[in-house]
Amino acid sequence: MSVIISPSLLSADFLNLGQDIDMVNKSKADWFHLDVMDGVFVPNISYGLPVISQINKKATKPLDVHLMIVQPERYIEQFFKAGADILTVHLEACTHLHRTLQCIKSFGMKAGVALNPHTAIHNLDDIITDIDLVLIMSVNPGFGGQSFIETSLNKVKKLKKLIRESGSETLIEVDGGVNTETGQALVEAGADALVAGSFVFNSPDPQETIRALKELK
Ligand SMILES: O=C(CO)[C@@H](O)[C@H](O)COP(=O)(O)O
Ligand SMILES: [Co+2]
Repeated sequence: MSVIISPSLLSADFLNLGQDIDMVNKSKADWFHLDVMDGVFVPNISYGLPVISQINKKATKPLDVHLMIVQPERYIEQFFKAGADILTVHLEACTHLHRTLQCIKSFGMKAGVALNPHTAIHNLDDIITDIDLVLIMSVNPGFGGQSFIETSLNKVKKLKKLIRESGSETLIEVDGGVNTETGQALVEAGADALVAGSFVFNSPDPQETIRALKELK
């Protein structure tokens, strides 16, 4: 199976968001990655439910929603109604992660768990079979355009081993500092999906950049 590409609209042109959504629709990208930040879990505020509802009217591909908010269980139903297909919460933001994942799945969404760079893979040992997708953060969450943290490659390898041994079909997605070089190393380490923001939207030909990422093997 080819690598899944999920362009992050955090680096899109918000004055021309419709055009950037059309570009992703026409491109070889698989999902739309939507970063929701609350200014508490991370030191930045992005966009929220009304913007995602509007994106959902135009996007022709699944919405991969990355919640960087405290107590995300408060908003699961609202993100479902806004159009989320995959809803990812941070392990560090959840007191009752198992209950939160069951709630996400009860709405028919795929349930994702994101790990900050300092959070070890072994925290997932007892819950991996309940997770549809693990999002490895390869930068500290909060901003686009940061440099890739190299130790993330080893985390992907450890996670791949855990998934294999558990017999689950959990996908591994990696987010932060992804370009064709880091993307190549991530695919070799076992990543199934790559998020890319600034590398796509700051490039002279975003559709071509998405195509180049999609061809990584
Ligand atoms: O979740 C986040 C940032 O917290 C990301 O999804 C960024 O939007 C990725 O941006 P690049 O590192 O690819 O520029
Ligand atoms: Co993200």
